[in-house]
Amino acid sequence: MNSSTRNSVNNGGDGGGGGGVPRGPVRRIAMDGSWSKKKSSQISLQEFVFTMAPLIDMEKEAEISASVDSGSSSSLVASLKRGSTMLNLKCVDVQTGLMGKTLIEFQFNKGDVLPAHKFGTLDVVLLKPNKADVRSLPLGQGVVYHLKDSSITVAFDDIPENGLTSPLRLEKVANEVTYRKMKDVLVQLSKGLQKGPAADLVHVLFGEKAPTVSKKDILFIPINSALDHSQKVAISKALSSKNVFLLHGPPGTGKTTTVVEIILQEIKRGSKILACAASNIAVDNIVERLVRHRVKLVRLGHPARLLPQVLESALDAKVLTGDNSSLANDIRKEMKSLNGKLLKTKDRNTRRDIKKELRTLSKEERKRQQLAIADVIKGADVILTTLTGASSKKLENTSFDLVVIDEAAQALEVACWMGLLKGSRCILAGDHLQLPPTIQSVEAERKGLGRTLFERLAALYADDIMAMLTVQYRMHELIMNWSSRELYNSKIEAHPCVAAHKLYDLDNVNTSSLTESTLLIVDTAGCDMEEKKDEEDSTMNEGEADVAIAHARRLTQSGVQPSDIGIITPYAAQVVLLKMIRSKDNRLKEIEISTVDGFQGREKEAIIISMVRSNARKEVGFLSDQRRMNVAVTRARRQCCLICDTETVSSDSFLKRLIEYFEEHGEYLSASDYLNE
Ligand SMILES: Nc1ncnc2c1ncn2[C@@H]1O[C@H](COP(=O)(O)OP(=O)(O)OP(=O)(O)O)[C@@H](O)[C@H]1O
Repeated sequence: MNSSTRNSVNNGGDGGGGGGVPRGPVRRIAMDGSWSKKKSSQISLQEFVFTMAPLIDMEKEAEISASVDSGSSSSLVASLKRGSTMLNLKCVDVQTGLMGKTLIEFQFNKGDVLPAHKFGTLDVVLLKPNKADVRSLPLGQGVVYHLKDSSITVAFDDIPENGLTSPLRLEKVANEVTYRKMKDVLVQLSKGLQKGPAADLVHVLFGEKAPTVSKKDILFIPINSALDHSQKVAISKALSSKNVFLLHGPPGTGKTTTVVEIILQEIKRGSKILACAASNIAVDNIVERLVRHRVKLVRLGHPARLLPQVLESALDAKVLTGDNSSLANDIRKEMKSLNGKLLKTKDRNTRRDIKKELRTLSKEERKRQQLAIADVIKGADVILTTLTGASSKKLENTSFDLVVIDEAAQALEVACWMGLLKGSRCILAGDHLQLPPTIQSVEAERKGLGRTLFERLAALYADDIMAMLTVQYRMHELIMNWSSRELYNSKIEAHPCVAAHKLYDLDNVNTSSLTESTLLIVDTAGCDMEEKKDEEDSTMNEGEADVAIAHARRLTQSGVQPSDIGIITPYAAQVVLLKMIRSKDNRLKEIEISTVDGFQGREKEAIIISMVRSNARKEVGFLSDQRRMNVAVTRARRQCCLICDTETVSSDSFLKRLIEYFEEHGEYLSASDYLNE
């Protein structure tokens, strides 16, 4: 967990304007005041470039020093603390899988659960002997393929030949390519963009020109017949926008459903679309939903990083079926036979002729390959890729009528520009009242690197260019109401299909006071359940962890499926502790345990939140970030159980209101009710 994401959110009152975000929406309270709302949202292009360039360097440095690349043994210790290195691993399985890659599974030598870490699927990692010098060459480099509580599986291009039998360590590699690409985008922006598809858009996004919309209302025939009123209004506004539109999607309101409909409607109008998101998963999610509509699309990205269900849409797969590709294939066959001849021939003249022909063929093969790629890109209505992928050479000469960025409130603004420079119009979808991108460098964070374009434009233009989705399809209305009141000016309503749903409505779940409760607060005050620090300085609370597992066990005893339960907590050390306690009971192994940040975008029927902080000083740390608690509570569909020391957390006024809300609308229990279970 990264303490640098400790931001405050100030929810101003709504000055009216239906369907939009609260007026004066999110203000970062910067220590030096350098990012007041006005200044940061009205930043000029030049200011933006000059501010961001050093911040990107700072962030890159922070990431490099978080990995062990810097080469000193103290950096190894620091890296362990930050969870970027995992020591004491053993190889438990080797398999060939995914397009010839070798999948190696590792487990922890010293326990059933992996130690606290910040590895995620798709991270690039180095494999080294446990005690190897920090500068030593790795046994192999791979990509994290699969993560479980008890093991991590890495995809390697080649099997490391030796050393797999001794204790091993994995190190996360800093992703320098992304930083280089972000710097390149800043250079492009700093040159001024008189030409290029985004020449006009840039002025609008930096507040130099007002955004425009089509004069006539755009009517459309929905392809998805289930769209609700707020979704239809948002789609109509998006279609009317001539340069920029913000789709504000609070939790569970069908943001991706709406994005997909916008893309389908734009295809009908003949637009060529670039659809991006910061993460591969978010991009694949859109691909999956568009494929059902037989859209002409192509997914750019390394096949090892794509979900299996979207591999058929991958550029590599599509290129293989084109005419130019089969020509390239024929050429390769011819080259192979010429190479055979070359080996057998001694005559100098013949050899010279063959080599000349091989050179010509090789040039032709490359050209055909490039043409094959260009054919696929030209023939597609929608190209989907991550923001980093949007700056790929393959798209160098392609421009788009529309650039769509999903999860835009979780992407760095600089990263968004990699996609934005390719189109004349853009639609950004997201929710700036949930967690922003994680920034490693505290200083870069403080100076505004994490301020997203979505947030900046929401402050700059507010309701003029945005629409908020207002019907949610996830939560019981009691769970939703707290978040709606605190952050969305009470504008969200629960769809009747979820408004009153209870745990006991699920198959095989008993009806009892436990499964009837929607909101529950379990108070640890006075129960001797103080927080502690682990070796890496992350906070944890053993008493709370026991209570959380005991509550989860009671739910499963009432018939709730373990896979329908999630336990989330702001602190990484608490995640490890919870997993260790859970590993003692095999029946609970399907329960998901995660940090709040890691669970953004997900949901479970029952969510248990362990807030951890319990101290005489009444310190609450980054619990006070409204966005983190907003994400935590809104992951729950039918029951949300809050475990906390009410005396400590009530010292923060926002959290005090949360506690009061749970006490007023839910069940109150003391943690002592769970002791000795
Ligand atoms: N108009 C609708 N009618 C019925 N169900 C809907 C409608 N719109 C969305 N949903 C359902 O709501 C759920 C969430 O939708 P979707 O994944 O599009 O939301 P999201 O806003 O992207 O999610 P998140 O909150 O995770 O960002 C899905 O199960 C989807 O089928």
